[in-house]
Amino acid sequence: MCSVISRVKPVQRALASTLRLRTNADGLNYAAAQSRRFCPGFITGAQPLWVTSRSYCARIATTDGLLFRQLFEVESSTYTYLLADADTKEAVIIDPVLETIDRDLKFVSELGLKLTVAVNTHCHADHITSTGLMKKRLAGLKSAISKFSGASADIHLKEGDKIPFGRHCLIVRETPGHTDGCITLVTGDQTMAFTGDALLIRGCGRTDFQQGCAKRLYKSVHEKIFTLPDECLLYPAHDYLGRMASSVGEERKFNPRLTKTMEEFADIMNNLNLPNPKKMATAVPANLVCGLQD
Ligand SMILES: N[C@@H](CCC(=O)N[C@@H](CSS)C(=O)NCC(=O)O)C(=O)O
Repeated sequence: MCSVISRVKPVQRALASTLRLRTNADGLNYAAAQSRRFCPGFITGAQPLWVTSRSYCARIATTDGLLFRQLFEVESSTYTYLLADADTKEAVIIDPVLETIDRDLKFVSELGLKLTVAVNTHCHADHITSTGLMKKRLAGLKSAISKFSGASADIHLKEGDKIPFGRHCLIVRETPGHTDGCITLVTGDQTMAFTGDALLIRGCGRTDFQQGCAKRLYKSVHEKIFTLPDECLLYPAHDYLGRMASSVGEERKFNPRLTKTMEEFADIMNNLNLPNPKKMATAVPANLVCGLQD
């Protein structure tokens, strides 16, 4: 389905024949999954969340051959995303957080995944990435970040690059404005996009530090995200109100900042007056070298 970028090594495909999953329900009983959709996303307690009508979560469960997990880190309200080819088990993790490295690696191990790439959507200011430490704990794992981030990594990404995992891939769209090196990762079929801090649900990343520029962000969102199909589901790096996903059509219509003119948007962004993230002084230097190393 997607071509392979030369900088990522081909992954062992021998697992494919022995480790096949029922793709429609990620291992759940198929009939049950059809009648009562299981939401594999953010779970606040021990009980899984069941949804009765077709929703964002239901859409996830019906994506052909794609295993998807939306994970949450409570202190920084960060979403980490795990995507894998249900047949080959090749997997990619987006924006993993240091505090939740054990949880994330347990998922990888329990689901029998072969994690090949850990990608950060940008150099985060509010938490330390677990990418560096994850590389030490998983042989063959490669880190990836935008070439414009200023951060070290095995793979430096640019517009149009593809991160393959089995029959699936993520395609890089550069969406600077919150930082210089912000990227949005879009699935090959354009049904899902991981927007980092460029576009949040009914909001967007702040533009008052780390090379932030409101007009640049406005242009990025309008040209690189709002040009995706209306049905494309959007998954941000954060949400502070418990929301999990949105869609392009929804944000084009209801985002209170991005529906304004560029001048109005810049005025809003330049007057947010938010306090700096609590961990900023330690997070940024650490993330420039792929997070903590030991
Ligand atoms: N309170 C948090 C930081 C909250 C914050 O500033 N979030 C950023 C994304 S992480 S750099 C942001 O862009 N927010 C935009 C908004 O409108 O809220 C902490 O102390 O860590």
